[in-house]
Amino acid sequence: MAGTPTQERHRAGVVHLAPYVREHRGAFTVLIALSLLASATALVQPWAVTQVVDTGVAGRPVTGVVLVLVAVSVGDLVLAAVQQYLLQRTAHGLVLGVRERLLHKILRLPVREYDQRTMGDLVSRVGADTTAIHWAVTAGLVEAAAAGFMVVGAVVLAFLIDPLLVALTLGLMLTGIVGAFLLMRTVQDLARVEQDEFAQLTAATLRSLTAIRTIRACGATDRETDVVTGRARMTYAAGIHTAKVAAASLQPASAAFKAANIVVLCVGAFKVADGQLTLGQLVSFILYVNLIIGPFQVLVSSWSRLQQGLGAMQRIAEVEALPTEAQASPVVPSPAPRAEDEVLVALRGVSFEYTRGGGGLRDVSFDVRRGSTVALVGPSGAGKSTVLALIERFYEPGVGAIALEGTDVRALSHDELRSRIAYAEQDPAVLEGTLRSNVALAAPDVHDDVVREALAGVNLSGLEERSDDGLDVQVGERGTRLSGGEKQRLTIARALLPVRDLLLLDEPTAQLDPANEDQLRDAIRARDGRTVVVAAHRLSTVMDADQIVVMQDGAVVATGNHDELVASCPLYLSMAQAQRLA
Ligand SMILES: Nc1ncnc2c1ncn2[C@@H]1O[C@H](COP(=O)(O)OP(=O)(O)OP(=O)(O)O)[C@@H](O)[C@H]1O
Repeated sequence: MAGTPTQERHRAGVVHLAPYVREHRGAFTVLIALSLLASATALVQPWAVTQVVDTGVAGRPVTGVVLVLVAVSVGDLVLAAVQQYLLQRTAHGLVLGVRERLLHKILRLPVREYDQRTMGDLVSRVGADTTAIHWAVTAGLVEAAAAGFMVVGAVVLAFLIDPLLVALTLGLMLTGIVGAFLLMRTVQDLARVEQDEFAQLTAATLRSLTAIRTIRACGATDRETDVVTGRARMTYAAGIHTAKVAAASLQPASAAFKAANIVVLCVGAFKVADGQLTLGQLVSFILYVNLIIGPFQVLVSSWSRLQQGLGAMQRIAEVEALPTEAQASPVVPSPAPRAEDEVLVALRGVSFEYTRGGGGLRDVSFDVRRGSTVALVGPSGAGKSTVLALIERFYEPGVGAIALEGTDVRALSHDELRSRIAYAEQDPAVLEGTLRSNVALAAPDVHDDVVREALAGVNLSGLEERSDDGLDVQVGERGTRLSGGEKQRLTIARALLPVRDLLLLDEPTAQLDPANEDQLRDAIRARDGRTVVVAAHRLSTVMDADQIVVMQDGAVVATGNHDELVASCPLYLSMAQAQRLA
């Protein structure tokens, strides 16, 4: 039978959490056993107190019983410490498993998926949601089990002392418990809203921080602060709302427990006066009632922790359920490659749409001959970067095909394809870390001399010499310690370092000064068997390319060399004239 959306979500959460719990079933079994033992030692204590009181009242020596009581209490403390450590270790281990799987997936999603999500949303799943799972496992599962044992044990032992008094107490408590659980359902829904608000707050903070200089320069700091603090206030409001309902939901149980305590005291006192109970029995009965109340409060908060954890697990499971890039676009069998050896890359009738009715490509066809330099030119938004993205298989064409050496690229795995291509994207991507790790990203084991050679090739040797750290110099988050042109040259050095058949360069010289542009023109030309496809606005960079593909609105409008295009393609001629090259 289908439940409410919340029930469905929690059921999904249980289904996804179960395998992780099973992975640690040994530790959980030990923890449950320790909980049983801890409950037993706690439950023995009221019994021992009865003995002390009744023996003392009767005027007999109490030393033996007191010693037992002390031993049991010390054992209880040691057990609690061992249990806490094991519990935390197991919970951290379980969360590590969840994080590893999640991160493995998050870094392997199809590129399209990142276009549709905010980074903050993904980050909050790794951070806040996995933390909620930690709480669900510690407070929600194990502490709840321990509390459950304690409640059951205390009820049974109190029953042995006075069944009627227990029935009375439990009757009162159950009324409060039912009330509390009914209100807790609302708390669960509100907790999910709170988690979503928190994710939005993370996303808003990341959004502002990643563009902090622009925000300052635009005088938008106050407005951005308002947006982010607005999100913080919404998270606060959601938290307060949850807190109100949660606080109210605990009160029926609390009132019922207080009433139960008073009833036990009054009725118990009468029974002692009447001789139906000894004073020791009344004392231990009261202790048992408190061993029901304390753990029961733990059970109520465990329940809400568990629900929050299940909600978080479900958010994590949503990402885990997404296919990886390899699953979303698997390798498909392809006929034997054509024997056109001289063509390295061939695009045949390629059409592609980012989103329905959005930008993309329309029926694009051209060949890239082995060892040649092919330039993609055209106005902004013409589709140049999209062509490179499709060759890299960041996206799949809707219609048509792209072939590498006559083999449809879909017949190669992403790894296989990319191991043959070097790619420098349009926005120079510099990763936080050292100069060496950035340049050698595609070939981490190369000798430092190779890294130095690559840096020299793009006129960046100065960076290494600038500090005592040499190649270990830190470049800052997203390369903030480098200039725009340095970042760009660094990404070119990274693309030139590994030996690859095909080099894809997106606007490689957009941020370079003329001297550097001149120097790099030679470095990024096809040579030594390397083939280059380069997207560029600046025609000076690509004028001497073997073939120039002119694009507009996602389609190829002309192909040829510079002189042919100046003579035959009005769009190219106007671009060349605008740049004083014709
Ligand atoms: N990730 C994306 N999601 C949706 N639309 C996109 C995406 N990337 C690009 N587009 C759209 O696709 C079209 C082609 O973009 P592309 O980046 O290929 O152009 P370009 O020729 O490289 O432009 P530029 O010279 O400005 O870099 C544009 O209309 C752009 O708005």
